[in-house]
Amino acid sequence: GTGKVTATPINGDVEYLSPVNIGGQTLNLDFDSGSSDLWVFNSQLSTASQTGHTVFNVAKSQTLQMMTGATYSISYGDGSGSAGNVGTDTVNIGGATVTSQAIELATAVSASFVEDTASNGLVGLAFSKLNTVKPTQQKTFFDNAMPNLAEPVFTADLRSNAVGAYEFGAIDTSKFNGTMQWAAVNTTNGFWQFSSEKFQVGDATPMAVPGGQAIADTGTTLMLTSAAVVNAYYANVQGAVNDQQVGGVTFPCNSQLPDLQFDVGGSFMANVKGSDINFAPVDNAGTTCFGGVQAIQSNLQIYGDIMFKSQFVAFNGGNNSIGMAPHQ
Ligand SMILES: CC1CCN(C(=N)N)CC1
Ligand SMILES: CC1CCN(C(=N)N)CC1
Repeated sequence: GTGKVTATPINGDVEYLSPVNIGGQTLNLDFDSGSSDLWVFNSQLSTASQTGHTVFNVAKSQTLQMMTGATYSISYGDGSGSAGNVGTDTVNIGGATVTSQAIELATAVSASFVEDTASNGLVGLAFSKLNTVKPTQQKTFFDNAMPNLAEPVFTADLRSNAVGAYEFGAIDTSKFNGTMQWAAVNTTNGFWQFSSEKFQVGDATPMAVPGGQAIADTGTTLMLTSAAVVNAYYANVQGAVNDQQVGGVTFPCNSQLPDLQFDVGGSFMANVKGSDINFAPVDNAGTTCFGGVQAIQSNLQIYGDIMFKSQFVAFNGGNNSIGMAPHQ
C-alpha cells in the first residue's frame, strides 16, 4: 500500500505538521527524520501541560493496549524533550497503516513542547536503533510499515510557506524536476547520514570540508553547516553580521542571496536556492533577516527544513539510500 498526508508549515516554516490517525483519533504531529520515537500528547498529562493541545485520549481508543513496564525518555538537541509510558495501537498515516505500532504516551513534556500548541507530538523516522523505549526497544512507523508498502520508501515534499506532503510507499515523479539522484546512507549513528565534504557558493570556486558528514533532518528548522561554509557563504552578502544577540548571522532582508550547493555522499551536488536561505525577519520593520544557513560546532552537519524547501527528498529503507531532486 501507500499513504500520503499534508505537511503544513507552522509559524513561518519553523516546523511542519501532518495528520496522523491513532486508534481512531487524529492528531497533528511533527515528522522528524532525526529521531526514532513516536510520542503524543495524551490524557495522562497534567491539565496544565495539555493546555492548547489536541490530546490522544487513552480511554477512548478501542484498540490501545498498554505495554506493561515499558517507558521512554527522549531529549532533543535544543534541550526539549518528553517522557512517559508506552502502548500499542493502530496508526494510519494517509492510508499507510500499522496495526501494532508502539505509541509513546507522554506523562511529562518540556515547556517548549507545551508552548508549541500546534504540535501534539512527533513521528520519528530515523532508524529504530535510536528508539528510547525500555526495556524493549521499539520500531519506527516506517520500519513497521515497510513490508506492506508498495516500495520501501518515504518522501518529504516540504514547501516554503505552502502545504507540501509526506508520502509512504511511492515516489511521485510529478513533484520534482529532472532525474532523482541517489547516494548511500551510513546508518551507524541511526540517522539518514551521508558524507558532505564539498560546497559551492553561487558560481565561486568549490570549497572542501574534509571529513564533513551530514544528516537529512526534517525535524530541524534550519540548515546547520560548518563554520567555514557559513563564513564563505555570508562573505558574499553585503551587511551580513554574526549577531550574538540574535543568535546567528543576520543580513538586510532585501539581500540578493547566492545559491549554495552541497555534496551528497560524494555522489552528486544538490542546490539550496538563495531565496530559501532568507529564513525570517528578526525586527518588526522587516529590515533585518535571519539566515537559514547557520554554523554548527560539530562535523555532523544537520540539513533541516531549509534544505528540504529546495530539494524533494526520498528516503529508501530497502537499500539505505537517499534521493534528491529539485522541487517541481
Ligand atoms: C543530531 C540531532 C539533530 C536534531 N534532532 C532531531 N531532529 N531529533 C536531534 C538529533
Ligand atoms: C526534533 C525537534 C522537534 C521540535 N522541537 C520542539 N518543538 N521543541 C525540538 C525538537
